[in-house]
Amino acid sequence: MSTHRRHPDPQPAHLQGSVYEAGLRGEKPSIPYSYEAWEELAHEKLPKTSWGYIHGSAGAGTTDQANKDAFKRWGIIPSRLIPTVRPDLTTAVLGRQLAYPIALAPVGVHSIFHPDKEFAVAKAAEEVGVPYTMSTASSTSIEDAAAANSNGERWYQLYWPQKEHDSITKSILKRARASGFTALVVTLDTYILGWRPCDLDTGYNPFLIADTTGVAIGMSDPVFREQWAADHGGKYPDDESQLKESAPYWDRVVFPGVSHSWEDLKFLKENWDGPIVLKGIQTVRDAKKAVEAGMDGIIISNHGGRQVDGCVPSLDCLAPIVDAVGDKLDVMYDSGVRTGSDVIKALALGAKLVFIGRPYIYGLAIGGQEGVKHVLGAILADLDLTLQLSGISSVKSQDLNRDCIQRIPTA
Ligand SMILES: Cc1cc2nc3c(=O)[nH]c(=O)nc-3n(C[C@H](O)[C@H](O)[C@H](O)COP(=O)(O)O)c2cc1C
Repeated sequence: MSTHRRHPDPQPAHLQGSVYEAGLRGEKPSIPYSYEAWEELAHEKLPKTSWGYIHGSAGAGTTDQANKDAFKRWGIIPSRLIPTVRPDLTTAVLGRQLAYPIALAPVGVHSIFHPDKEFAVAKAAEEVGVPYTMSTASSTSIEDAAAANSNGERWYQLYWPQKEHDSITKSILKRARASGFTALVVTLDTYILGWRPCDLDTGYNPFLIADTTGVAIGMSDPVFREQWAADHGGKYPDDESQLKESAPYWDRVVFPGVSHSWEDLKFLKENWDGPIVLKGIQTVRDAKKAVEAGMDGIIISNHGGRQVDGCVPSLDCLAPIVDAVGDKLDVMYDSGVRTGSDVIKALALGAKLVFIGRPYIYGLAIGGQEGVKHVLGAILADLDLTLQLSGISSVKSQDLNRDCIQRIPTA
């Protein structure tokens, strides 16, 4: 099992003490500590289009709401007189030894949230010591984001072009591997964008913008550039203004409008020599198919409610899937995670790793790299303290499991 060099704090709850000490000196934190305040501040800072893009969801937003409500239906059961010195937050996932049981979910188009874009996020992830998952829809090339992430643990998220573009997919995978991305995360729920009234109302699709906002990986890909040039009279444009043609072209490559099939996973296995994770799994049936296809992990996710409105909350899908396949591959979780106690509940239901989505992007919008670090630090401190106060001595399943939570009856 390999370990990346980084300097994570084994006891992130220290943060609390340092904030109160600073308070005694009359220093108040420059960024607040609650999710609600991050959301509000990001709303104030961002233009209407960027705010709509991150905050918005599919349809009436019922899936997004259901994701968050699902966490409220579980309560942590604290145990007493357990002299836990400090909880052990380390975990092992996909053959990697990790300092914490959280990772950054892949989120595209960082440049619409902060000018430091993926650089800020990749650096913050490395400094805090959590895996950075880079989106195919990034505003930065694979190589540049990898350089910013330096010695960090990094995974690459694929929006998967259709077969006619296999040569482009191969090129992207080769670049990601060469740039030190260890795991491949394949998103299955977004071969076309969902119906998002918040973006429709502003007529805003960041992928169609004539710059590199959501298409930097395509624009920097040699095979894509060759193909584009072949289709458009022999030369890839040096002039950025022509990106108004190549950006939508790339958009159609990565959001082809139709899904791949289970058989197609063979192609990815042949072209990626590390662990492969399927993101967007919601059913036991699909989880079993992932095992049959030889996958190394799955992420139970409904894309934060951004794709299908009226969808089942992801948290409700987690335990049955863990029971069916948890001993055969690594089951991970995202959608609706906002606090340390949300992380605990998802881990208790059997997730091995929990992805943070919107909260860190709010941090990015508020304060760039420092904002992302702040949000991650807060979630980790909350996680650490809440575990300790609940008498749970580690995030490993022998200590943190379904005995630690109970269903709260709904009125
Ligand atoms: C603004 C935004 C952009 C996203 N972009 C991607 C992406 O490029 N690839 C991907 O697999 N998921 C993407 N997601 C989904 C996240 O990876 C994750 O599933 C989701 O944020 C979890 O929901 P939550 O943020 O409400 O917790 C995006 C989510 C948001 C909010």
